[in-house]
Amino acid sequence: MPSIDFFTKETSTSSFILDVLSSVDNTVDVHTPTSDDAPEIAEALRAPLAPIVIWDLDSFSAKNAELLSRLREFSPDSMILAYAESPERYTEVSSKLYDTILSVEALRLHLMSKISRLKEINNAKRIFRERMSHLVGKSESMQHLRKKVERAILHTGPVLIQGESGVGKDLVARAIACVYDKFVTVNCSAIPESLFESELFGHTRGAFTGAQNERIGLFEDANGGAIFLDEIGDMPLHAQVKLLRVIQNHEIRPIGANKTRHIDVRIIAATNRDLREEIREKRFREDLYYRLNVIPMQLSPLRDRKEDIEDLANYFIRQYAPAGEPYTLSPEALLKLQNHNWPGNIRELENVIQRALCFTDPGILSAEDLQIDEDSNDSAARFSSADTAAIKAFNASNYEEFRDLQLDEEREFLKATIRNCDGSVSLAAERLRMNRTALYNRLTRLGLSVKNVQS
Ligand SMILES: Nc1ncnc2c1ncn2[C@@H]1O[C@H](COP(=O)(O)OP(=O)(O)OP(=O)(O)O)[C@@H](O)[C@H]1O
Repeated sequence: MPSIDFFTKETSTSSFILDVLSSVDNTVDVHTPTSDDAPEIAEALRAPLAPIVIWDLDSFSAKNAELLSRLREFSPDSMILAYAESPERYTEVSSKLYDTILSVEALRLHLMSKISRLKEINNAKRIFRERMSHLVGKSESMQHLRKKVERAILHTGPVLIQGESGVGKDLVARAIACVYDKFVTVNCSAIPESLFESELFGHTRGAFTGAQNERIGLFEDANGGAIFLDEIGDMPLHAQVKLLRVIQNHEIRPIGANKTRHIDVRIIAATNRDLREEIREKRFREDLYYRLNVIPMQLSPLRDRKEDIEDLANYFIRQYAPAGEPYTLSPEALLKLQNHNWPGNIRELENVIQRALCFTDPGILSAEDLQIDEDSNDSAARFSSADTAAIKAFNASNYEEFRDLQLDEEREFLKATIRNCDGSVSLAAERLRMNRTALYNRLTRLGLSVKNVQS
């Protein structure tokens, strides 16, 4: 791979490039080092999110030639343009680095063809930054995770997010999917086994008894966007086989259809199960695991990154304290939070803070104001196995009833949220941290008309 993509010596190049790209805020990093100090230049080189990096090579001194030859290494995914107006520098650089020397006109054509794509990326970056601002935590593992998420949005391969319940898998999936307008969530543990195929891939009219109309599956709903397969470890084996085929061939076949349909969907899967264990127990297909695990993300439990607790707690205080009612944590309260093991992870911390704000007057929160279930370590372990067994038994006997109850609850919750936002679906989507289109899709799927919900 060449060190730089384009190189020019036209004197008007720098101002011209800026002119052409002026409509594309923040997509371009223009680097003009103010000194020829190697560490400063190396620092400036780290621009992982800029799709176009423009380098003024006149500012490089001969002693930085080594750094110059490593431009590509610092910005592997960017298009690197460089210019050097001084004849000596031009000769020196062109003999070593360039791949293509372009005239200004050729450069203009090339850049113009990229502009609309850049606008899309720019918009995605804005949403991405907004979503990343909700991903709180300075611990090493969070910093590492943020970098991985940034890298993952530049690619299209499947992502597999693993981690305990409540660690933020859903939040991470949404951040990765910020480049897409569509984000369809599938909770694999909530779909009855017999309905899996038609939910995911759809069916034709009359495909089976009761199929009175054609139904578009969730994969087709997500076409051109991203699909989030949450709790993928709960997907039945026969659906796993179908999913594998979709990933391999990029096509689906609705039940009853005699033709396949091409789909282009970014797959993001998540689970709190240990998939290797599931593979050993023959509940999860190994081939599917490898297909999904192209970009792996492991989220650490909160007990392993206790240094994030203070920031997270303050973040939830800011989020949930009513306007004009300031709260802060006392040192004892913080210590109490740090001494707990958080089996329910960030969701448990979020609940503790919400509860405290609800039952305490504004001011300094003491340790007593924080009601933490100190037995939750044990009870969580007991709960998870007992709960799984109970759900399994329930699934077998009366799943439909259980699912109807769940859907009713969701309908009421969404209606109330939209009403609390004065009927604005956009605002409700923002509060729910959902994409607006996804919220519309969800309302339609639940049989709710937006007008009825708003009134
Ligand atoms: N790093 C974080 N910063 C701020 N909030 C977070 C962070 N991680 C998680 N949360 C919040 O914690 C709650 C639980 O997170 P989320 O639903 O993403 O977890 P999960 O791993 O998908 O859980 P489950 O496996 O139970 O579905 C959410 O309200 C989420 O917004």
